[in-house]
Amino acid sequence: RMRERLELYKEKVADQYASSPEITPPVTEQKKKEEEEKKKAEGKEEKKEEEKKDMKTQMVEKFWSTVDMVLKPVEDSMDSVLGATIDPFTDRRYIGWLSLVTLAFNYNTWFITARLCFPYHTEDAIPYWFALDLLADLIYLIDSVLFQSRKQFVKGGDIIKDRAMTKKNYRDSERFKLDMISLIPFDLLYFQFGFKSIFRANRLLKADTFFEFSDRLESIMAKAYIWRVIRTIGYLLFMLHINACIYYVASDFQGIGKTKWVYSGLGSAYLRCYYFAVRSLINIGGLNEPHTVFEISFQMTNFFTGVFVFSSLIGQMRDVIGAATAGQTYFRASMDNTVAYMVTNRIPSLVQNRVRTWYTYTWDAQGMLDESELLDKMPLVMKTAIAVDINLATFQKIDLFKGCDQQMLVDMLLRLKSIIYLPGDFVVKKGDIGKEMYIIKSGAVQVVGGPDNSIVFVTLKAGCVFGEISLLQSSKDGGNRRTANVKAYGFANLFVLEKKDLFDILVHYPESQKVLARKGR
Ligand SMILES: Nc1nc2c(ncn2[C@@H]2O[C@@H]3COP(=O)(O)O[C@H]3[C@H]2O)c(=O)[nH]1
Repeated sequence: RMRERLELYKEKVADQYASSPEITPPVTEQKKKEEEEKKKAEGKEEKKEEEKKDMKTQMVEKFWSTVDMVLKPVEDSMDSVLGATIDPFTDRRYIGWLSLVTLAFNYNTWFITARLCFPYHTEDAIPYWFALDLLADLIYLIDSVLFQSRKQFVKGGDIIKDRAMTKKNYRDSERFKLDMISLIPFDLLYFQFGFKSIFRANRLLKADTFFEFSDRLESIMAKAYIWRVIRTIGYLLFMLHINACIYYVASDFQGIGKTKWVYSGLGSAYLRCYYFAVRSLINIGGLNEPHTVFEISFQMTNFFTGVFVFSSLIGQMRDVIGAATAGQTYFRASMDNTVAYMVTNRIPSLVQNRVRTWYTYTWDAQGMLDESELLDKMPLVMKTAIAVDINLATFQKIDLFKGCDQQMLVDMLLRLKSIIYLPGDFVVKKGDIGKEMYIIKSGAVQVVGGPDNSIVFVTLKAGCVFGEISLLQSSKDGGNRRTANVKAYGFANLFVLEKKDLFDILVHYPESQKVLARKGR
């Protein structure tokens, strides 16, 4: 009885604690056991799940190691040709390969759709289709196994060149999934359902490679707009192709040759349908009138597609060509504005002609009016690389700079501005205050004197410096004045270095400053 009472008491106490959760009940032995058992059971479940996961990852790892083992001889054999990994940004062989994959992809996009809609799977043609399909598939497979898996990538700013890592990166990517799906041989269903191109529709998932090819080609081409125009024309032709396919299907649905609007069944089916698509999408008109509801709806959809989609593609083409000729348009606008300004202000025609000649010559010589505008957007290191590449060799040969610090020369290169003088122009006039010095890039100048500047003291050619005397002399006693007249002989393309820039640089190179001052004296 005592035991029964004790049990009752325990239950009561337990209930009380349950109604007030802030107080934790004393844990009874039994409860402890229950909880331990519960934990054990949970632990077992977790362990089971972990084991399952482990099994899964182990299986995946095993699968990939088997695949790697099989592929290793093939991969290694290509090491000598392709290298352990490929730099996709600069390696031209990779871009060449992408062009082949793009060809295979285009074969699939154009012919899967054409074969789906037109009756092209004739007894005679099937072996050829089969051979071409196999070839395209082989290109897809080689791309995944040998090229994509050894493509270097950037992670947190580092270029990863380790083959195991590049392979893993590819296998973890979305592109890999799409590539693998695109390779599934649904074609085997031919045996069951006959030769139908729809089973190859998954090959179209390789579109990423086409876009990658397009981007990479653009980045290496000197005139990228040519490729952009070709690509946009390709899109237009493909839209027409799809439309031709749909028109044939629509004609087949209505009954070929049944009405005036549908394809008549005469001549080459593809050519006739393509012709219909061109007339209909570009809204040229002159087509046979549609009569049935189906025909009218089809024709109207075509007109609308033509107006909205097709015209936007044509607009895109205009943008591409516009961007390609933007420089020329800017040059023309600048010249026209200047001429208009001169006409308004009644500037003598002699000066007007000289300005026109300057514009035309500058454009012809350097393809832009102000080169420095172009370099302004680049980081300093690139500007330096370009400036050094173009002019350092010329600079090192200049007598005035011999014995000067190399880094000082590089600093000077970065401050140079290019300017063109016309034949007979005075670059420097005797007695003027010298504010800049010049280095001849191309053409020649003459140091002249005498009452009518008819005496030529010296002709200076490309690579010579002038205008330095007044710059390097102190202003005491008018030492900063030009000591002679300098005139352009023919068209002279000069680099200008301003006095302020020169002295800003020389502050950091006292030794070079001494050398130059001595030479100036
Ligand atoms: N005075 C003078 N200047 C010359 C001669 N040959 C080249 N020059 C250059 O003509 C420039 C005229 O301007 P500066 O005096 O600044 O610097 C002068 C020299 O760089 C020459 O024989 N006499």
